Amino acid sequence: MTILPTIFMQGVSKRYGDTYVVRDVDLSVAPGECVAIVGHNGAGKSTLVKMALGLIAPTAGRIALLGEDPAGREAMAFRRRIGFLPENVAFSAAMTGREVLRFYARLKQVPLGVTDRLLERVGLAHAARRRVGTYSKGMRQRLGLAQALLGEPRVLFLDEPTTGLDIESRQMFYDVMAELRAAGATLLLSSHALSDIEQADRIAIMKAGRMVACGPLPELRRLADLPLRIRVHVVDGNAAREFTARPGVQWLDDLRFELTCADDGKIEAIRSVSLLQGVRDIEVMPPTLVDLCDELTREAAE
Ligand SMILES: Nc1ncnc2c1ncn2[C@@H]1O[C@H](COP(=O)(O)OP(=O)(O)OP(=O)(O)O)[C@@H](O)[C@H]1O
Repeated sequence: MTILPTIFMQGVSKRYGDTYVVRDVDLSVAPGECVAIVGHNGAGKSTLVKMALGLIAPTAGRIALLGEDPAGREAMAFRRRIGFLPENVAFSAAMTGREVLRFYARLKQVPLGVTDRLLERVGLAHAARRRVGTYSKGMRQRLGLAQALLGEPRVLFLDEPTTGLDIESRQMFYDVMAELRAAGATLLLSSHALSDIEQADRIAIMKAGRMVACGPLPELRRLADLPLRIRVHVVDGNAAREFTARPGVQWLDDLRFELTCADDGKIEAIRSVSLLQGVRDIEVMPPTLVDLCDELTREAAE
């Protein structure tokens, strides 16, 4: 049996005037899958998400969401199966959290009875009767998530979901995301945060409107084949002078130096520095997400 993708995009482009902001993107996301879209500011991430939601129409290409044209469907039953958490979620400051959620539940034609359970799920039950104007950034974001969860959506779009959140709030987001996926919901998130991206099955890297790579993080790391850095802390800089005179080794300050090596040379490099006198600590630092994006976009441009 073929499983229909929840999100299907083929040759999707968006042009404003003469400028393409999304160009020829193909993307297919299966039920229960989570894909993170990453890329620099202005890469076209939000535009892609808005087209998938049917909020703006593509200039070219084909989009199907839950098997239907998202722009062509006005039916509430279709909209109820979609959840969206925008980047800068804004609610009326004068309303309580409970009132806000009930307001959105009415708009989405979802039974009001579910709202208290959702407030509990996002850890806001204690503040349900407080005005949103008194909420912290994290609390407003939690309320945004509760709003996106109304109607038990089959597909969720999360734009920068955890920006500005503390560790506990982030973890709550990740727990909810894991539950949704276990229940077969599809997640598409746009993010700059590594911890968000690590939740995803695949990462789609965008650059100037094009999707330059898409795959699981370990696969992208292999593809980019970037060196990793080994940072060595010593108690006495002089003891390591001879070793650090070799090419590719760089002192950061009097008591720390760094060397780079290929992933398969890691063990050997660690072994050689651990034999030096006065080594206090060794840190192995894989390429950052920014390094990875830069390298893959550079390779795609060549
Ligand atoms: N209505 C519009 N008219 C003209 N240009 C637009 C319009 N909407 C977006 N753009 C341009 O399209 C490009 C992509 O914007 P988009 O918001 O999709 O980027 P993004 O990757 O989501 O960026 P960020 O990380 O900053 O949110 C930008 O250069 C933006 O200025």
